[in-house]
Amino acid sequence: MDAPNQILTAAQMRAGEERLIADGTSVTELMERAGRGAADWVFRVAAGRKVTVLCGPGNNGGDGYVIARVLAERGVPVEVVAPRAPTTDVAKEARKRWGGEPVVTARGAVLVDCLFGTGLSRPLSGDLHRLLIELSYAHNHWIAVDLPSGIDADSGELLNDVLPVYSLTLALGAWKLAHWMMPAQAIMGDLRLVDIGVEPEEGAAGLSERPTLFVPERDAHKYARGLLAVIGGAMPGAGVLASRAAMHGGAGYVKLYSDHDGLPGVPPDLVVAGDPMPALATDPRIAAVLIGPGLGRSEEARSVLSWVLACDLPTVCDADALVLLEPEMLEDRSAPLVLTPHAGELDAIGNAFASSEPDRLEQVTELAEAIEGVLVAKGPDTIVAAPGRPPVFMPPAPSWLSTAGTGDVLAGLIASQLAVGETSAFQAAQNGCWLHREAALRAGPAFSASGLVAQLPAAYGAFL
Ligand SMILES: NC(=O)C1=CN([C@@H]2O[C@H](COP(=O)(O)OP(=O)(O)OC[C@H]3O[C@@H](n4cnc5c(N)ncnc54)[C@H](OP(=O)(O)O)[C@@H]3O)[C@@H](O)[C@H]2O)[C@@H](O)CC1
Ligand SMILES: Nc1ncnc2c1ncn2[C@@H]1O[C@H](COP(=O)(O)OP(=O)(O)O)[C@@H](O)[C@H]1O
Ligand SMILES: [K+]
Repeated sequence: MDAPNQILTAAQMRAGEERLIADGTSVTELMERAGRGAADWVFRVAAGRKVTVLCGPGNNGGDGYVIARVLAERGVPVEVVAPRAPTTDVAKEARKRWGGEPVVTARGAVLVDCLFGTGLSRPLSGDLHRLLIELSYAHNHWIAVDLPSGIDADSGELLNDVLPVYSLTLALGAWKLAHWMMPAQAIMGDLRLVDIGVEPEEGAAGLSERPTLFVPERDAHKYARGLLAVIGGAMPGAGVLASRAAMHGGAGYVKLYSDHDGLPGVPPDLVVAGDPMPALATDPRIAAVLIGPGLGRSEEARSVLSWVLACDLPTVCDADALVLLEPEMLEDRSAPLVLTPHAGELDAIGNAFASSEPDRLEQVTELAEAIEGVLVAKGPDTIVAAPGRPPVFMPPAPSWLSTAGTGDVLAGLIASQLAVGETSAFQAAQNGCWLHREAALRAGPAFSASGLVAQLPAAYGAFL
């Protein structure tokens, strides 16, 4: 993972900084780089208006004194509120170089939160919490330096119930997990990275990179682009929706297998067939299978799932398939597998595969190893994990996606990308998520799953 895309734990961040220090960069120099980089952003937001910097006792506070000094040098009116004196040598030095006298409280246009960063170890005490909230009411723009104070850098948990919502968060040196994890992600505002020279860290999680998608070859035909088999079930609408999405997700041919009469909403260009068993067992053109949307949870559904997985084709399992999944069903497989659980389905997989890891990122990583496949843990902070490699976070997508059927659309898109066969299953899963997000951005507010599908051709065009 290249440095601007890596996402570090607080411990990995410290290790990265220590390596820079061992290579000859002083802590003072690192703080100067961090503070100057942050001050550049604050300067632009302030546009000459009054800035208040809230400084804590550690090095995050130290960054704050650098910011205050740099802004003052540039003629910006700035005050510092420092409820705790600096405790580290570098922060003391930064305060000395700033040279001003802190005030007890302040009003202004921009509040710069340098109370705590990666070193926060417990909830904000009553007085600090009150001060932070009070200052947030006394300003109109809120910038968090490195992290909003009051959140856990590694889990994204809010350590205090009520925290300000920021307009901008400036990550220093590298992204921390909390920048991309809920619930912290929701209070970050815009996110910008300040480079201080931190190198790539072995094994670090990362941000998914915007992909370039496949364009059919000049001599392509429908089978060469990938034939996707979608297995219908008890609730036929979900399979139709997933198939409609898949038709715009890259595959050349999507076939829905369903024995329902009068399927709802089938477009004329979607091919529907009956029993999938003969085709899956014998048709070499089938490049991938999607099972789960609308499958149902009956004994019959369980045996269809077991049989489909035993065919050992590249397969996406979603929805009911995730609830029915048992470790034995995966035993003899070697073909790529992608599971797309939401939080409840992730719990079900965790139970089935005896994973009790409480940390979501750890659990997702552990389960990807256990299933020997790709896991797309969906939600406002979607994680994609695969065995033997660091997980990636998808960029936040519109919360309008929280509507019924959008999961079927995502499953169809990932399966379609898997059928195209141009990339790994890990990349196909990310491509599907990118398409899904892009379509949601284009669909505007209050869209339905069908509205999302309608945006897919244009969304695909954004990745060519
Ligand atoms: N290292 C580097 O090279 C660089 C680091 N940089 C910057 O440093 C930041 C990390 O600095 P940091 O480790 O000093 O942690 P920070 O978040 O400032 O606070 C820790 C202090 O707070 C205390 N404390 C904790 N919780 C508390 C609470 N609830 N209420 C009250 N006190 C509490 C804790 O002491 P404790 O009481 O736990 O013993 C400790 O004194 C990082 O986010 C980035 O901004 C950049 O300048 C680039 C170079
Ligand atoms: N608040 C949210 N912000 C961003 N994306 C969301 C949010 N809520 C849901 N999503 C996305 O919408 C989709 C919902 O999937 P799922 O829960 O399986 O829905 P369904 O079963 O109704 O099809 C997932 O891709 C998920 O990541
Ligand atoms: K902060």
